[in-house]
Amino acid sequence: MEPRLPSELNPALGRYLVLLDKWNRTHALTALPPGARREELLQDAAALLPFLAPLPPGSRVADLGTGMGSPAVVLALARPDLEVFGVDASSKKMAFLRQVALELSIPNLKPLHGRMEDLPALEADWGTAKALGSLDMLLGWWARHGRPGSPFFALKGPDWAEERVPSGWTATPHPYSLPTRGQRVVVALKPDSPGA
Ligand SMILES: C[S@@+](CC[C@H](N)C(=O)[O-])C[C@H]1O[C@@H](n2cnc3c(N)ncnc32)[C@H](O)[C@@H]1O
Repeated sequence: MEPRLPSELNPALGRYLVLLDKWNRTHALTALPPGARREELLQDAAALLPFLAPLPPGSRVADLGTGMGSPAVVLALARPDLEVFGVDASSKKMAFLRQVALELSIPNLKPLHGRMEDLPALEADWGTAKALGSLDMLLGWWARHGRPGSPFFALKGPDWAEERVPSGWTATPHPYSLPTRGQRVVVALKPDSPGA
């Protein structure tokens, strides 16, 4: 199954890609060729949308190591009732993401510049990360920034199965594919005890 971006997001996502192209010429944000950006940065993020469905309005989402806002931008546009933090240590990527939130009028997208290990706890209800690190690293950061008992959703390639799942967590893989960029998986991570 390929993830599908809701069609009503197309105008905003088109403007996102134009802005990324413009910034990339002077700030070298990404080496991804322009033709691959929609699929890799935006369509891929849509694989997470079904997992956001149970979250009540007002919940706080954290995208750790968001880079240019993947997956945070798609999550914030699809669920304007949620507060979506995109966290990254790169000041130029966070400057770009602030401009995205401003120019595309996405008030619930909150770019946050800093290192995960230094920032105050976000107390988020739901977490995600793409292309950031091992499950061990991700859940280490999540112990700081997630509320006790909150789930984490890692966007990974098929080789995730070679990783060790940290004790106290159950990992459930949800495989999907992208049109040209191959097999991917959402690894849904839930703590074994709700207060963990
Ligand atoms: C490979 S990029 C992935 C970006 C985005 N998630 C994507 O898939 O396009 C990893 C990002 O994590 C950020 N990062 C790495 N370690 C970090 C840390 N300790 N705290 C905050 N950001 C970090 C980097 O600055 C970089 O933008």
